[in-house]
Amino acid sequence: MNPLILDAPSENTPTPVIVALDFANENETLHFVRQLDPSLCQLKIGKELFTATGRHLVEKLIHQGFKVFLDLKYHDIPNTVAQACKVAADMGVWLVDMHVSGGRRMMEAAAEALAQHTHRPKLIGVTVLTSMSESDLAEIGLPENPQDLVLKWAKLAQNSGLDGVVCSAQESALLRQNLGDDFWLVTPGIRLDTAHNADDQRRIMTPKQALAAGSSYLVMGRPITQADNPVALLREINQQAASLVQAA
Ligand SMILES: O=C(O)c1cc(=O)[nH]c(=O)n1[C@@H]1O[C@H](COP(=O)(O)O)[C@@H](O)[C@H]1O
Repeated sequence: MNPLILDAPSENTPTPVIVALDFANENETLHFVRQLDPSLCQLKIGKELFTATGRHLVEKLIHQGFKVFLDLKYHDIPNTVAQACKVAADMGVWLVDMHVSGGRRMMEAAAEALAQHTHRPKLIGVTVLTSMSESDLAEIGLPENPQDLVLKWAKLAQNSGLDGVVCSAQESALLRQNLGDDFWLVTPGIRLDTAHNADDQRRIMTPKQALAAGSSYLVMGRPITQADNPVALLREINQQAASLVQAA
């Protein structure tokens, strides 16, 4: 069964897409979001938009009924990350992320801080950024194949109490096999045509390939925000996801 269904019991219309709202200000964001509704996708607020607008816009979009992934990729000492996660939980976000390379004690502190929280967001660990290739890893002193490192870090994240990881869809099948059906695999680096327009991404896959490989959610920014018809594209991907679930 597609893990998306297991992961999303409260969604009437399962949709695997998390749209990355990589915009510079609130007006531009709201202009784009006006055409969407929560049955089509989830939303992600990352560093650019959060730096511009702060918690105000996060709360506004949650109030509109959207599930919001607060993507600030925390990476700090355990106490600092745990306290930041609590503030994020108070805002009502659905997903929060942190770098696995912050280590076991950091992830455990975050999981522990939220254990009793009335609104506990899912906690996910960022493994190897989808913009990084094997040579990028070697340059920062990690001479490993991305797949091996992602698997090692994903196991560490699972053992440290996190609910899932951010990885490339190229690693989804391997992680699904090793970490089970309940572990969330949130995969950016999605491109409609993997032969062109990778932009700054390096480990990429199409939506259909990613879903077939076992991704729980697809994080998509530019391919959706710069599409001629974002809503039609979201409907098409949701349809592909539904067909895969039916076929399973
Ligand atoms: O945590 C993330 O969301 C993330 C992790 C990662 O490894 N790669 C990655 O691209 N992202 C985010 O996913 C989005 C991808 O955007 P596009 O490349 O425009 O689809 C951006 O908002 C990135 O910040």
